[in-house]
Amino acid sequence: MKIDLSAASARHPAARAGAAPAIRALDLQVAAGEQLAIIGPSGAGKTTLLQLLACALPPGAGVLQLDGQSPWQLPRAELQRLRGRLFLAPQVPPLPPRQRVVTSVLAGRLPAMGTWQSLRSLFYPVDIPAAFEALDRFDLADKLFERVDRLSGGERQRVGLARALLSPASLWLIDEPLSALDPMRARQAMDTLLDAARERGTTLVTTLHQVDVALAHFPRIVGLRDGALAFDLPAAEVTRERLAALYAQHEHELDGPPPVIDEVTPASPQRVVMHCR
Ligand SMILES: Nc1ncnc2c1ncn2[C@@H]1O[C@H](COP(=O)(O)OP(=O)(O)OP(=O)(O)O)[C@@H](O)[C@H]1O
Repeated sequence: MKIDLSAASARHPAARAGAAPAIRALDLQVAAGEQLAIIGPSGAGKTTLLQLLACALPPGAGVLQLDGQSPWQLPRAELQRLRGRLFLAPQVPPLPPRQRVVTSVLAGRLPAMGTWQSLRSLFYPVDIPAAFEALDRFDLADKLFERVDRLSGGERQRVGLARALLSPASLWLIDEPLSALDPMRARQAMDTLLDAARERGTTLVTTLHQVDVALAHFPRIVGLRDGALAFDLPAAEVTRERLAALYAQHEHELDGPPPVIDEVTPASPQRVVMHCR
């Protein structure tokens, strides 16, 4: 899917009256099948930008076009159809705790199903081999019939990503997919997402705190600061100086947050590390 954002501004729905928009006069053009990472300090507007692209939030000003259509001018039914072609993976996937992993993963297909088929699939998983294959790509095939609330945070995050592989979407919007993964799993998960998007010709827009992962995996990097575009460059042209300017006064975020330990219930008390951002 092609994205065309011109002079777009957006405000978080819960922002107080008079607060500055989270996205300000942003221009962004993305070709169908392109892969790009959005980086920037905390509060830069990365999540808000994804919500804008996912048609979860209308632009307060400016224009958003997806495949040449202005979503917010479409009749309701057509807007819903368009939303079915978008897959937004939030940082913490909304997985019902008592659900089986297989059902959670197959929920990625819901936009392509009718009402009756969707309801049925909640009780009788319809394509178990497809769920197995998607989970296997994230090294989670052994969790196929596990309950979601028995997974670790990192496993849940990977189940949320496996959903994308089942979705009929032509635009994947993935918010901070690596926050609960250790560095090895993070690299694996990123490779899997990028390969799967490439195989399908799906456009992939990902926000990332791990600048090193973004630079190593993505051909194009968008730097966002205070809701505005700081740069939009090929990864090879993102210099130390540009990163230093992007993260000025937020230097501690440049190394990315330390990984959360990817364990289920620990057998003994673990050291708790708190990060303030
Ligand atoms: N729940 C909220 N209520 C009110 N305003 C919010 C809320 N969430 C975000 N905002 C506003 O939107 C701005 C951008 O937030 P956003 O979550 O898009 O940034 P971000 O770059 O994704 O941050 P992070 O890296 O910390 O997730 C914030 O600085 C804040 O002003």
